[in-house]
Amino acid sequence: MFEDRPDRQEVVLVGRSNVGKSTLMRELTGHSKFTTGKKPGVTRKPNHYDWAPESFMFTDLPGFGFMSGVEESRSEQIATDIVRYVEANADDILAGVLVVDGKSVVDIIDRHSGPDEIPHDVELFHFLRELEIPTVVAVNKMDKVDDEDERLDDLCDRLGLLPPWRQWQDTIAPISAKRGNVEPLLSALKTHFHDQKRDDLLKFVS
Ligand SMILES: Nc1nc2c(ncn2[C@@H]2O[C@H](COP(=O)(O)OP(=O)(O)OP(=O)(O)O)[C@@H](O)[C@H]2O)c(=O)[nH]1
Ligand SMILES: [Mg+2]
Repeated sequence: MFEDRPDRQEVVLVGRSNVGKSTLMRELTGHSKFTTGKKPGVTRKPNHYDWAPESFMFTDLPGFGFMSGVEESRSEQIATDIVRYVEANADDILAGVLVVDGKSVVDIIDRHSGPDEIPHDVELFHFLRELEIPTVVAVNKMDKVDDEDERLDDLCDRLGLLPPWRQWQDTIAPISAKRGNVEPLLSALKTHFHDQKRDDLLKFVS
């Protein structure tokens, strides 16, 4: 699944199916070639969008979790593949963007939390941080959320970040990719590029 990866530094988008990764990819690259859709499981292979001279790319990885027409074992396999991809390329990953659906993420996390179960979103968040990959949670579809502060504080709590969310602006970025409102994410990525002395890449997140 991951054999065609160009040798570049990258920002990767990871997250459940249907949270809006490909829509966000369009917004970040300014290109509409990324297929999006109402049903989960649209993206089945990594999409790399690269700028060869700068040796930089954005990568949209397939979503994990429920997908229409896909068996659960296959979906679990995708989650495993994503973990492998991130592990294998950690040195080249400038930032990891965990995309979640602001309207449903806390409920999904709570539904999958138990003595023997860690929800994929929480697991991936900690996994990226353990690999010391600067991580931003892009809380998408905020256009559908009324109680923004409450939702984002709850999400922080579930991720082990002490609320209020506003003290985590380099980590928690409420956005609406479909509406073209992604400024909090760009601003967080700018901070992470700058911290890694990669001001040369700021133009990709401006
Ligand atoms: N309301 C709202 N809908 C959105 C937003 N961003 C994306 N969507 C919709 O969510 C659906 C899924 O979007 P995709 O970008 O295909 O999601 P994905 O994460 O790439 O999904 P997979 O490829 O299946 O993993 C589409 O119907 C989008 O139009 C948003 O900010 N607000
Ligand atoms: Mg997609």
